[in-house]
Amino acid sequence: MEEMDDFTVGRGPWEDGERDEEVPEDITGAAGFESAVDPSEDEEGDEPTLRPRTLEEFIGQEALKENLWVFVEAAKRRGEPLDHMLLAGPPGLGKTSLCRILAAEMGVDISITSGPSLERAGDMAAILTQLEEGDFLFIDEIHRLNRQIEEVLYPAMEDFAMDIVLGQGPSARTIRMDVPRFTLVGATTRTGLMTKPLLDRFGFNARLDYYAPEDLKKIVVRNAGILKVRITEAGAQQLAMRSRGTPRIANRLLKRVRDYAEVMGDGTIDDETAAAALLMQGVDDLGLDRIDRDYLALVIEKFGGGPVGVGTISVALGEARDTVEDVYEPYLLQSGLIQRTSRGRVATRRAYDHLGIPMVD
Ligand SMILES: Nc1ncnc2c1ncn2[C@@H]1O[C@H](COP(=O)(O)OP(=O)(O)OP(=O)(O)O)[C@@H](O)[C@H]1O
Repeated sequence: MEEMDDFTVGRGPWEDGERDEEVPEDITGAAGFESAVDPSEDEEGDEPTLRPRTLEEFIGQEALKENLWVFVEAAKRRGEPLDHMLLAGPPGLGKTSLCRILAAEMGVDISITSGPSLERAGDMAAILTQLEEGDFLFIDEIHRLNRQIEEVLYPAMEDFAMDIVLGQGPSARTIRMDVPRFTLVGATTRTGLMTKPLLDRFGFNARLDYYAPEDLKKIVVRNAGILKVRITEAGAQQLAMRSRGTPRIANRLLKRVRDYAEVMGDGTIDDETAAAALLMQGVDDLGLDRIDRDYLALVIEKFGGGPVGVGTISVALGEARDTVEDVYEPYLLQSGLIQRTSRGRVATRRAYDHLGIPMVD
């Protein structure tokens, strides 16, 4: 048999475990919340998860959920795998959770990998050949796939086939191999960095937006129930307002505020404990943290309010440019604190007001 030099077989850079799991401490007796915490799957020890398991538990994003429900129902009725799907939006809004929910709805397994961890065509081939009919392949940060991997994906997505080059040099030849009919679920924070041929191969494009405070409040209340923390309406409202429209941040703040309430109070999260704990965490009333404020102060104080290039800002902040663009800027933009112009970033009047710096016109 000829050697498949170009191939690494095995699990290599992919994983099918849980990433970045949210782990509550104690759910015993959390009446009414048991359905959310099926401990059979992604438990760590005895600790279950805050991750929603069904579309009903997935709060907010109503229009998208409705579309997804139709999309899934139609595929189920036809007895076909789900079409390839792209989930776009800032980090922590629920892309991974949605993917898991849809895989569960379809009754299929899911393999998780990420764009930067796939280096060679063989990495992709190894993953594709291990999928079962209908399985989901979740590729996080799909905009960071290299060209070689993309080339393998095109026929796999379109024709459920893979072109394999056997041997090298003049004796090399290509054979076409079938791959199971699978569903590719791509997640990206930057659709703009994806190539058109890849984008065109997705049958369903979903955009997740920052959550409205009412939805975040529901998420906080639900998760406080799972964590068995007492929380008042006003306490939940404070957390919701300061979580930058992001459920993952809401979860993290909830846990920190819980710590504070347990140590400094009677364990109940109310308006006051939430405000005091968040202040201690450096989270202000707009949900900005220290780095957000450093960003704004930098643009205003060092660069006269801008325009200034994102590369310069990243260096000055000591943060990776990708992180600045993917994590910090989307919320600053959405909050109307900065504007993106062709010449760079500009701080708005709201940013000056927020930092209490007079704006000289
Ligand atoms: N709609 C939602 N309802 C309830 N909880 C949610 C929702 N979306 C996200 N969460 C919570 O936020 C956490 C983070 O979500 P998830 O990991 O799915 O985000 P993500 O968009 O995939 O982020 P990343 O792209 O950074 O991996 C989940 O574990 C869950 O607890």
